Amino acid sequence: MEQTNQRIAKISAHLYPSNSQDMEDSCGVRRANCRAKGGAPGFKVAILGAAGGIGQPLAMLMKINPLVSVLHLYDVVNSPGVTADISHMDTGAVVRGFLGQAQLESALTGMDLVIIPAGVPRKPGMTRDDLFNINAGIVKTLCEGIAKSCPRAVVNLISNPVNSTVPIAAEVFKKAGTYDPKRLLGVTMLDVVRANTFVAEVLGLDPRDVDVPVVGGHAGVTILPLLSQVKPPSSFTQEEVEYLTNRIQNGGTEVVEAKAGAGSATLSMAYAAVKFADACLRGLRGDAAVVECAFVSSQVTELPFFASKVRLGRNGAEEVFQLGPLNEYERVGLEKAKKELAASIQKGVSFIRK
Ligand SMILES: NC(=O)c1ccc[n+]([C@@H]2O[C@H](COP(=O)([O-])OP(=O)(O)OC[C@H]3O[C@@H](n4cnc5c(N)ncnc54)[C@H](O)[C@@H]3O)[C@@H](O)[C@H]2O)c1
Ligand SMILES: O=C(O)C[C@H](O)C(=O)O
Repeated sequence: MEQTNQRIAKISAHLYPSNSQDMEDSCGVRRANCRAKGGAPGFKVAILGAAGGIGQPLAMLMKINPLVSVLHLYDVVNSPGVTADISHMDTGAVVRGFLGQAQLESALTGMDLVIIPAGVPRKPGMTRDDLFNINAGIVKTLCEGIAKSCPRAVVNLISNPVNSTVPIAAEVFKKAGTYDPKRLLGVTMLDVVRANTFVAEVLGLDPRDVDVPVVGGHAGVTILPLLSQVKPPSSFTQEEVEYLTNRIQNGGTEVVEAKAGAGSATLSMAYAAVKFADACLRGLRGDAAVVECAFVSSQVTELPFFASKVRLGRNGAEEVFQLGPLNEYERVGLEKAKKELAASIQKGVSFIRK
C-alpha cells in the first residue's frame, strides 16, 4: 500500500505542478486516475488562452497531433474544466492545466512551442485595431512570461491585431534581451486557408490541391492574396480577381457578421492554427522544405515586419522568401497594404517603447 501511494505521488507530481493544487481540486480529476506517459518522444507545447473560442478546439486538435508529447493549457478562467475534458482523450500527449497569472511560469517552463490565442475577439462594426487597447496588454504580459520561462520557444501569435501584436512581442523580447526574430511568427494561416477555399470554389477544384500565397499582414487591405502565383497555375478574369481579393480580405468580417456578436472565427482558426503549428513542429524536427506564410521580421520590403512565405526549420523561420513577380493589380495592392501596415507596426512598437 505504501509503495502504491508513493507511486501515485510520483505520477501526480509529474502531471500537476506544485502550485496547481487548487485547479486539480476544482476540476475534480482524481490524481490516481491519471497516468504519466513520461519519456514519449515529441515536443512540449503550451496554449495561452486555451479556454477560449479558439483555444478549446485548438487544444483538442493539438492533443491529437502525434508530434506533441506534452500539452500545457493556460488561461485566466476555465482551464481546469478544459484540461479535465481534453485529458480523457486516448492520444499520446500528456495534458496539464494552469490557471491564472501565478501559474504562468509553470505553464511555460520547458516549452518548445507556445501558441497564443488569448484576448478579446471582434464584434460586428469593429476593426481588428479596435482590439488593440485590451489585447496589447495581454500579449505584453504573456510575452514577458515567455522571455522569463522559455526564451528559446517558437511563438505562434494569433491574438489580434496581429499587425501590431507581433511588433509588441518583438519589443518585449528585445527589452528582455531574448529576441530571436526567427522564433516569433504571427499566424496568418487563416488567410491562406480561406484563399485556398475560395479560389478552389471559383476554379472548381479540391481546396487541398490549391495553394495561394497570401502576403502583407492580417487586416483588411494588408491581406494581399497573390492570385498570379496560384498553384496549380490558373488564370482569372478581372471580375474574379476583384471578387476573390475582396472576399479573402474580408473573410474575418464575414464570420464576425454571421456570428452577430458571438465572436469571430474560432473553428476555422483552430484548424488553421494547428496546420501552422504542425508545420512549425515538423520544422523543429528537421523536416526539409516546410514552407508556409507567416507575419515575421522581414527584409522583403522596407517594413520591419511583413507576411510572406517562410521556410520553417530547427530554429523557426529560417528563410523568408521574396514576393516573386507581381502583376499591376498586386503592385497597387502592395502599396496600399504597406501604408496601413507601417502605421500598425509603429503603434505596436510605441506601446512598449512609450
Ligand atoms: N490571427 C488570426 O487569424 C485570428 C483569427 C481569429 C481570431 N483571432 C484573434 O484571437 C483572439 C482570441 O479569439 P477567441 O475567439 O478565441 O476569443 P475568446 O474570447 O473566445 O477567447 C479568448 C481567451 O483568452 C483568455 N484570456 C484573456 N486574457 C488572458 C490572459 N491575460 N492570459 C491568458 N488568457 C487570457 C480568455 O479568458 C479567453 O478564454 C482574438 O484577439 C481574435 O481577434 C485571430
Ligand atoms: O476577423 C477577426 O476579427 C478574426 C480573425 O482575424 C479572422 O480573420 O477571422
